[in-house]
Amino acid sequence: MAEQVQDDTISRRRLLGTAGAVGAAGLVMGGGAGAFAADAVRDEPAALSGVGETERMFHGKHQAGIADPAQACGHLLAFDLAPGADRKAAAALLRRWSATAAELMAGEVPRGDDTGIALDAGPSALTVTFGFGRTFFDRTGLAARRPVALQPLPAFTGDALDAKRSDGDLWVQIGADDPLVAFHAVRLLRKQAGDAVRPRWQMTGFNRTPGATARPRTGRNLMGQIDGTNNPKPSDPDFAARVFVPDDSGDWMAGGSYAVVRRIRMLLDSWDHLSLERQEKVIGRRKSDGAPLSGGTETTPVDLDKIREDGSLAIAGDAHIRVAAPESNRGAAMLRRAFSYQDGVLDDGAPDAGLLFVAWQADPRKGFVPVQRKLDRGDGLSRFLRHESSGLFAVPGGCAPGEYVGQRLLEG
Ligand SMILES: C=CC1=C(C)c2cc3[nH]c(cc4nc(cc5[nH]c(cc1n2)c(C)c5CCC(=O)O)C(CCC(=O)O)=C4C)c(C)c3C=C
Ligand SMILES: [Fe+2]
Repeated sequence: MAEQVQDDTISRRRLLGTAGAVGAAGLVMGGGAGAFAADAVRDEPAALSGVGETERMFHGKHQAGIADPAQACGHLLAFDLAPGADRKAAAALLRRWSATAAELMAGEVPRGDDTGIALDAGPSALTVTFGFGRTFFDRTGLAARRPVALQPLPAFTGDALDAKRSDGDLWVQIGADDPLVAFHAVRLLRKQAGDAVRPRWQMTGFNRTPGATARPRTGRNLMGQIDGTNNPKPSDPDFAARVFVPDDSGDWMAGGSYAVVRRIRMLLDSWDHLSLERQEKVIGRRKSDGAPLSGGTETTPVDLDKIREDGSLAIAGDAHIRVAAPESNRGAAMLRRAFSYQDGVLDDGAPDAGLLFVAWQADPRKGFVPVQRKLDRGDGLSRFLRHESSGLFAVPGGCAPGEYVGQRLLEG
């Protein structure tokens, strides 16, 4: 029985595994959740897939939810500190949130949680990632420790930003391969926030479910394109330098990263009117398999200099992959880890759908900003996009057991 109880928490999967668990579950969880457990314990059929089993580590050098694959469900939440909530209140909140995130990511039921929302699911690759917006530093008296890289993003000509759905003092990214596991994390973190913060905005997105394709492959966005092919890979020698703040930076952001968040609506009706050939020209890759128009397969390096027999560039001058490529931006690069979204239809009947674009980099002034400047001027895809909200967040490094995310800033 003792193995069911760990630090006042219960593994959801172990709870299901043996009838003997019921007693312990009832003891620790109290009446409501105990009843759930009793109902749930029965002969366990063979699992249909291993999706629920995947566990991401909360503790470590970097926060989870950056270098690991984007999950099937994502929630992006921003909060503002409540009037009167100071640095001490923020530290207490980050401590509570970190402890709960660690338990949830391990597939455990935090003490006192009788919601039952994710009771019979495994960790399902849940990640919870915390970040600080510019305004956090003013509200907590920490303006002197605000990183220079956190300066406001410049305005771009294609922006149509909604201030109410942009920025925020605190940002939380939650991802999981199961929607109930993801919602459970949203629910508990919101409850634990108490009156220390006020919700500012929340966006919900999705990606393809793991196992939906016959073999693992790069996902597609709502324009139907294979998206993510030329992302930096954790195995690349320069991956860490591009994505994470270096250890020798010596400040509280060492091991951290900067997240640029853009809600980008796709003008899908206009896009769908383009012929397949035009759509492929706009991106520079084939729609069916993501192969570059310079030849080869999805993973063949792009040849931006390739000239076709008729003398034209194989990858057009305004093709998205040419304009966005590091070669066109003095090496500027970022890790794109996005979720698609769809929120019904707008007043004019157009789909309110697109990409919750999240770009990770060691310094946004050497990643998102120069690339978006270039795209803003000369990208064939931008005619079909509207950037509707924006945020830039300093995402600290990970923490060790017993510590909390942001401790080096809040107690340093
Ligand atoms: C500022 C950066 C970028 C924004 C904003 C952006 C929006 C955006 N992109 C797609 C679709 C695709 N993008 C692809 C590649 C690609 N995109 C960026 C940057 C931004 N995209 C980069 C750096 C790259 C890689 C370029 C390269 O080095 O080859 C692709 C091709 C496949 C891939 O490599 O991922 C697609 C498709 C959409 C739909 C979109 C906004 C909604
Ligand atoms: Fe792109």
